[in-house]
Amino acid sequence: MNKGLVIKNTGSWYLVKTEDNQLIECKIKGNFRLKGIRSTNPIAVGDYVKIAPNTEGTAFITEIEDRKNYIIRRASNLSKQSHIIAANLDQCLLIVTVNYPETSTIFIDRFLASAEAYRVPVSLVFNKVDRYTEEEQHYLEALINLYTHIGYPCYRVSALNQTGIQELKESLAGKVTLFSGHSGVGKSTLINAILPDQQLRTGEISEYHNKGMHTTTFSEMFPVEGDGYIIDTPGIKGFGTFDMKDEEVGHYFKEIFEMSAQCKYGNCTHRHEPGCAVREAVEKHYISESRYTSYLNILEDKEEGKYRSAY
Ligand SMILES: Nc1nc2c(ncn2[C@@H]2O[C@H](COP(=O)(O)OP(=O)(O)OP(=O)(O)O)[C@@H](O)[C@H]2O)c(=O)[nH]1
Ligand SMILES: [Zn+2]
Repeated sequence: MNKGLVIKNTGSWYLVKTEDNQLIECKIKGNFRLKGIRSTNPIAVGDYVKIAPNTEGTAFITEIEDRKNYIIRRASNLSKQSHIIAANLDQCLLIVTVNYPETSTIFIDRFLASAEAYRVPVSLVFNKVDRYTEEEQHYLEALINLYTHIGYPCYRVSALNQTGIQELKESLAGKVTLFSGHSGVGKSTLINAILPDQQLRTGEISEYHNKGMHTTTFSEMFPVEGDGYIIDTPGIKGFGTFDMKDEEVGHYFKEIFEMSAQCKYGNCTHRHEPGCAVREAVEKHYISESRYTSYLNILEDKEEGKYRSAY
């Protein structure tokens, strides 16, 4: 019996890196269905497993360790089946561009809120700093100022010119990090700048698109310097689904949550209630207007039933 980490999931087999650094192709033996979740894959990248090697140099996965967290994507809006994209994440890097393409603050805030709900720390990586106009740079600095104050570490990088990469690399050591962000923000370019030369990616992964319930999602972890791993999965808008009461949404906006202690009503949703400390803080510019707008946006979508199906 051997222990290891699942670093690749092709749909039909798994690649497991054992404690003594061997890479072994594995299949599943036994039933690993998670209680309450019908997933298309019982085991995901990032899972710690026990394996029983056989004589052909392959092995069976016989046990899976409890996960500290995992991210899932529903196979389709009609299907109840989910796909587990990755397990045991230590952190997430959200790659953001203020332009080319523009990442909206609503998108950033929704992502941050869902990561809070799943207790996955997020850092924001502002890419393409080489090509911003003066006006765009001012906006960039305002965003960095805002999110740093709320408590999210921010990095300025240019994947193209390879500036700011070293600092980013250091933040990956010893951790499993998920890379996420809109299409075109430069995830592939950035990952290629981070990975050691000999393992440049083939493009096999970025060509994948999730077309619906019959498409299998392939995930892979790439080892980085200092015993860390990075995971690139296309099209993640956030973690899981928001299945929560209106008054809970504010818990996932750090500064709104902090201020809400001073609201008159304990179940204040910070919209029309009298004595709302959050609305007052927005008016006085202690809480950013854009963050409050994102907060309202989630509440509105929740009411229309849109938010759940966003994932
Ligand atoms: N000016 C500039 N261009 C960049 C930078 N990083 C990436 N790009 C360009 O942006 C475009 C998109 O980059 P990708 O790395 O393919 O973006 P991606 O996020 O992986 O996109 P998907 O694969 O669609 O998810 C390419 O033309 C890159 O050359 C940067 O730091 N500065
Ligand atoms: Zn309130």
